[in-house]
Amino acid sequence: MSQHNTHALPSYLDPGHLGPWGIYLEQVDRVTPYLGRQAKWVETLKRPKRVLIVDIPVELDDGTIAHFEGYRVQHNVSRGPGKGGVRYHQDVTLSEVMALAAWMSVKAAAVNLPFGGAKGGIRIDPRNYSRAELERITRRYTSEIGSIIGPHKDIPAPDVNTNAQTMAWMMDTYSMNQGATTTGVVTGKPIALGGSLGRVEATGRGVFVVGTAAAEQNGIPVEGARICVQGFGNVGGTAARLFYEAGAKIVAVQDHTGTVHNASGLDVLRLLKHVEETGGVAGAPDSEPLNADEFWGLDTDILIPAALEGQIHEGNADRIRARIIVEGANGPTTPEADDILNDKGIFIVPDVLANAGGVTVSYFEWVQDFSSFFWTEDEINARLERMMHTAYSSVAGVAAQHKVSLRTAAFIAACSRILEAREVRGLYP
Ligand SMILES: NC(=O)C1=CN([C@@H]2O[C@H](COP(=O)(O)OP(=O)(O)OC[C@H]3O[C@@H](n4cnc5c(N)ncnc54)[C@H](OP(=O)(O)O)[C@@H]3O)[C@@H](O)[C@H]2O)C=CC1
Ligand SMILES: O=C(O)CCC(=O)C(=O)O
Repeated sequence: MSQHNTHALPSYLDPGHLGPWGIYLEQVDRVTPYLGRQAKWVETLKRPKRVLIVDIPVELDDGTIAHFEGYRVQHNVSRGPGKGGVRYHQDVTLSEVMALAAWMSVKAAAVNLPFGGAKGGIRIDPRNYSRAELERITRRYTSEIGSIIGPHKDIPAPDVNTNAQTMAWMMDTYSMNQGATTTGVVTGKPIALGGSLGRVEATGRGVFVVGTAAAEQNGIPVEGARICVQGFGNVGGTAARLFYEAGAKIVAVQDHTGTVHNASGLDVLRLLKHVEETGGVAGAPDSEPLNADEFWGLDTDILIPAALEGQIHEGNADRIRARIIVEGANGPTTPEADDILNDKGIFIVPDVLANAGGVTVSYFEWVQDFSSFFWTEDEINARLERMMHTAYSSVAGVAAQHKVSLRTAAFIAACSRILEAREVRGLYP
């Protein structure tokens, strides 16, 4: 390693500052020995390209002024513009947004989309604010990050607690500031604004497609398979419904309001309605409540974490009895837990592959916006399925070649693509 790389890291890049960014750095370290001569560029992956922290001052409905902290991080743009969602959550930190941006770089490259990785967030509990307040916060945030986003620079999308309406406000604000309607600046928009059919369900559908492929590879018929799902929002709710419709039994679901269980299988359509009406899974029809920790010890065929990072850790990994884990969430498994699960022989489909369906249909949306020519939902779902199958087979091929887990294989494939692009682009303007 060159002596220049031994300079002290900026504090926010220090692996000693644990948190999601530390987890990502450890994942990169684990894959570096497999990168061959491209390992010389690996430091590129350990530093985000651009980090923007913004203050968002907003007048609340009662006339007081509140300030929120917002972020937009572009981790890597070697293969194309930055791409990644915007999260509204009270626990959002810079470390988290940096890790989420980096996982976007890896994800886009693992599926071979022409994007780099980016992510954004606002440290806010959106449940405490009115729709009008959220609109003002979103518009101010968009203006503040407006100089670094754009259809050829960085394209936001929905993530936790953001949705098509959030994207509509972002698109409108960006367009007003540009003086031209610019639909391609965000994806996950409403259909009336150039959104793509199939985007809302795309991440959950991708989880279902690769989860089904993993089940087949492990000799588990989806029909009758027992499935536990943590997080019952966009990703977890859709994945649960698709597995349910394919004949699987969703035996337990957990969100913030509680954990519900039925060994014969929950009625997922009624559960979705219950969540819509009550705001959470607690008290779902035909279910018994479990305490939150019991969820992790349930005997199940497939476990789908679809909430937040770090949910599977040293403290609960040993109790997990699933045969397959399909990571709908970003970063749900810590590296320590990953080792425990691998030692137990549990087959893991990693986040950067399992939840890539969302960004894949975002790519379709971006392409449709540029050509102003829109595809049918069947075409979109068929293309999504094809791309997810291709990515799954190619990562499984790398795993077999190197005798490594799917996570390591996905990182090998993705980091090699990113660093090859970095190398051939050269360094100087
Ligand atoms: N939306 C997308 O297209 C994509 C999302 N992802 C990832 O998928 C995950 C879920 O995102 P998404 O479904 O969009 O988000 P949503 O906001 O739609 O849903 C999040 C779900 O997780 C639950 N949850 C949050 N924290 C906890 C917790 N500590 N314990 C149990 N449940 C919890 C929420 O429950 P409650 O409402 O009770 O808080 C809610 O059911 C995130 O990691 C996200 O980054 C990845 C790729 C694309
Ligand atoms: O659709 C996108 O562009 C990004 C979705 C996202 O944030 C993710 O995959 O984690």
